[in-house]
Formats: sequence, structure tokens, C-alpha cells
Amino acid sequence: MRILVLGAGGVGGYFGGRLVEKGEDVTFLVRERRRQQLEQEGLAIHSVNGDLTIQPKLITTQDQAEAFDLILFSTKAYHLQSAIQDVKPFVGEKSVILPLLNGVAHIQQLQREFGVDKVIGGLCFIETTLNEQGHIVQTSKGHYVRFGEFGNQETERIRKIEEALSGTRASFMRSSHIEQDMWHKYLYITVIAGVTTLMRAPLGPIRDSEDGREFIRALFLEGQAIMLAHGAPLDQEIVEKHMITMERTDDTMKASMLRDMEKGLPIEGQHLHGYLLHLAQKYGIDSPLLKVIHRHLQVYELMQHQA
Ligand SMILES: NC(=O)C1=CN([C@@H]2O[C@H](COP(=O)(O)OP(=O)(O)OC[C@H]3O[C@@H](n4cnc5c(N)ncnc54)[C@H](OP(=O)(O)O)[C@@H]3O)[C@@H](O)[C@H]2O)C=CC1
Ligand SMILES: CC(C)(CO)C(=O)C(=O)O
Repeated sequence: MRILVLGAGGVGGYFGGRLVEKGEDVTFLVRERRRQQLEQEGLAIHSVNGDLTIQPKLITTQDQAEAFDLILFSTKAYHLQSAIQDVKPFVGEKSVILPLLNGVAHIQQLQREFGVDKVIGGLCFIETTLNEQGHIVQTSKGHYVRFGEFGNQETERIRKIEEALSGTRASFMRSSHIEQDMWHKYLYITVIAGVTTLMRAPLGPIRDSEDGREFIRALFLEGQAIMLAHGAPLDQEIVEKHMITMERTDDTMKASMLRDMEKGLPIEGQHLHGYLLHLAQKYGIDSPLLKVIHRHLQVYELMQHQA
């Protein structure tokens, strides 16, 4: 299977690198600056799950290549529209698009551009960032991807994808309820990115602060109410399950949004918290905590534009 990874950053570089390590035919679609960096440095992963350095196959949008069978989308949401234009020459009739972005709002955008049938559901769970040399750094162990057809069928193409992705050092697993998984991850990341950015702190001290756990739970409940009003297929116990996951997480855990803020980079506030707040307003759901979090992210974004 010819696999294209769109964006060789923390997520795409990591999971794409693991697929190369396994021996899959993987090409990375990158922009010029990243191409030069990867040509000089190689694609280097420093990870608690094992280090890896490879010389990846790279293309830019100017290059010629046949259409790919599977395209992993791993850009930030704010780059998605331009990335869609850049990848179009490499998308063929049979190409399947597997997005790994956080959130859900990108799905309709991808379906509009490529057609509903081309896009399958996907998400990833990992804590990675790029260091100054552009190496991928992973400091906590979790590293999995979930993917599946939106209609939950076990189609021939999804079985082929499953075969190609299985057996890598990172876990790639087919899900028979990917839409639910994506909403669950959306709820989790909205809360965890929301609190770690608001407090400018890793999860440990936030959890241990006075009423910290209750603050986190209240935010989960707000998000859950909005998602249910929208008709999202949430597990009834999802808040308690997320509270347990949150409790088991390392004290040092920071959402990627906080790591981006610490580097002064743009953030996905509109795509994650903004979209959820938009749904809250649409369905008339009171969400005071989410409003504070979103406002805080907007202030960061405004200050960035002014800088
Ligand atoms: N990092 C993490 O721990 C996790 C992140 N996520 C989600 O995964 C998604 C990706 O995040 P992450 O990997 O951290 O982001 P990064 O910023 O590390 O990587 C995104 C990459 O996309 C590239 N890119 C953007 N536009 C294009 C384009 N037109 N053509 C080619 N490459 C392009 C960027 O390249 P360039 O260098 O040229 O800007 C960059 O290398 C986000 O939605 C995030 O929320 C999900 C789970 C965990
Ligand atoms: C919460 C986490 C680490 C899980 O993948 C994440 O999605 C992020 O930080 O962006």
C-alpha cells in the first residue's frame, strides 16, 4: 500500500516514522523549510518507546507522483485548507483519507473537498512535540491511532488498511465505532487542553489544586451536555471514564496546545473550543467554563496577531 503522510510534524512524523520502521512504503508531503530540515537531519524520533532516525521519502506539492492509496492528514487545523489544496494532485479515485487531527469540525471540510466516500474516521492519542532541530520528542508512552469507516462497516478497503498498518511499534487499531471514539477524544482534548492552557501548568498541579478535580469534572459535564444536544453518540459513562484516564495520566502531562503556546506558536482554539462553543450557542446550552477557556485562548490569539 502506498501511504502518504501529509505533515511531518509531531503526529505525522511520529506515526509515519513508525510505519517506515515496520517497512511500509511511506512518503511525506512537506513544505520547503521542513524538506530542507529533514534532508539535513533525517526524520529523528526520540522516544520512550525507542529512538529512530530514517531518511524519509519526501515530496512537495511541486513534485510529480502517482496517486496514493492512503493519505494520513496530520497538519494543524489552521493549515488544513491550504494543505487540502497542496495534496490534491496526489489524490486519486481510490485514495482513502485518514485524518488524525484533534476535533471533529475538519471532517465536513474534508468530505466537502474530496467527497464523503473518500474520508474515513480517525484519531490519535500521543504526546509529542518538535525540538529546535525539528526532531520528534515523545516523553510519555501512549501512542495509538484508531481508524474506521464512518458507517462502521468492515469494508474491503478498511481491512486492507488494517493489514498495512498493523504490526508497527505504535498501535494502529480499527474501530467499529469511530465516530463515537472521535467525539470522546474531542471531549477529552477540549477539557485537557482547556485546563492546561488556562492554568499554564501540567495536569498534576491542576488536579491537586483545591477543587481542581471538580473543576475538570464540571468542564467535562459542560462539554458532554453540548455534545449530547448535538446528537453526538457519547457513551453514558464517558465523563467518569475520562476522569479515570485523567487520574492515570502523568503529573507532567501537558496538552500539545500548551506546548505550542509555550513556543509562541498558533493554536487550534477556534477548531476545538470555538466550534464546541458554537454548538453550545446553537442549542442554547449554558457553558460558562467553556466560555472562559475560549476567551482566554482568543486573547492569546489576538496578542499573537498584534506581536
Ligand atoms: N502533538 C501531539 O501531541 C498531538 C497532536 N494532535 C493533533 O494532531 C494534529 C497535528 O498536530 P502536530 O503534529 O502536533 O502539529 P505539528 O505542528 O507538529 O505538525 C504539523 C505539520 O504539518 C505541516 N504542514 C502544514 N501545512 C502543510 C502543507 N500544506 N503541506 C505539508 N505539510 C504541512 C507543518 O509543516 P511546516 O513545518 O511546513 O509548518 C507541520 O510539520 C493537530 O490537530 C493536533 O491537535 C493529536 C494528538 C496529540
Ligand atoms: C491529550 C493528548 C496528549 C492525547 O493525544 C492530545 O491529543 C494533545 O495534547 O493534543
